[in-house]
Amino acid sequence: MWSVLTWMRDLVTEYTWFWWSSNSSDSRTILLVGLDDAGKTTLTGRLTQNRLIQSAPTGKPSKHEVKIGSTLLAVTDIGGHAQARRLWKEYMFASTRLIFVLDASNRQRIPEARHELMKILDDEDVQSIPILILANKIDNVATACGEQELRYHLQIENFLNVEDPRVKLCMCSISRNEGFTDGIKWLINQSIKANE
Ligand SMILES: Nc1nc2c(ncn2[C@@H]2O[C@H](COP(=O)(O)OP(=O)(O)OP(=O)(O)O)[C@@H](O)[C@H]2O)c(=O)[nH]1
Ligand SMILES: [Mg+2]
Repeated sequence: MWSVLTWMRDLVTEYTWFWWSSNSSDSRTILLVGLDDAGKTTLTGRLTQNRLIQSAPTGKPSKHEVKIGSTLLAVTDIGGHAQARRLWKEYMFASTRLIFVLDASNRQRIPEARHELMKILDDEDVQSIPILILANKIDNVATACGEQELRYHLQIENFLNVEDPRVKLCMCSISRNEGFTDGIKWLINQSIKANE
């Protein structure tokens, strides 16, 4: 009985969110992607509760309503481990904006992060979606890449150095609540070619 009720509740929540995100002209549907351990759920905690949360690696994607100023956002936090990455594309279709979070202090994993980022940037199905890249954990000063170094490693100059870019890079520390606010404002203010 309990599992049936849980199933019904999940179904109603899912349907309501999907209806709301696809019908409201004011909706901004943001999907958080990036490798595991990058800081996506930490960002979700900042946006939803304005505090630092600690959580286990994300299993099931979770959706949250966030209000920034007068703008209502639907933010989806999704897992970054290899299996969960298979879901990204499916969720991208229901999103009008993306935040790609990466750990700028984990140099060994930057090629892996670049590989996933490039798959998204080169994906023809999401060509009109603005993407905010949050290079997180710059508070790990001993190992964190600087902005120029990161731009070089990610090889994203072609996306940044254009008139009216759809990609923006911000160096930040989500745990210290620094460096990402301007990027989020930029993302919210991007007009979308489709859906809006
Ligand atoms: N030093 C530092 N650590 C951070 C920062 N942001 C997040 N972390 C830590 O990084 C770890 C992973 O953060 P999560 O937010 O769970 O990472 P995630 O991207 O959601 O990971 P998955 O759910 O596995 O995909 C946690 O221990 C966080 O406290 C930051 O700005 N600086
Ligand atoms: Mg997570």
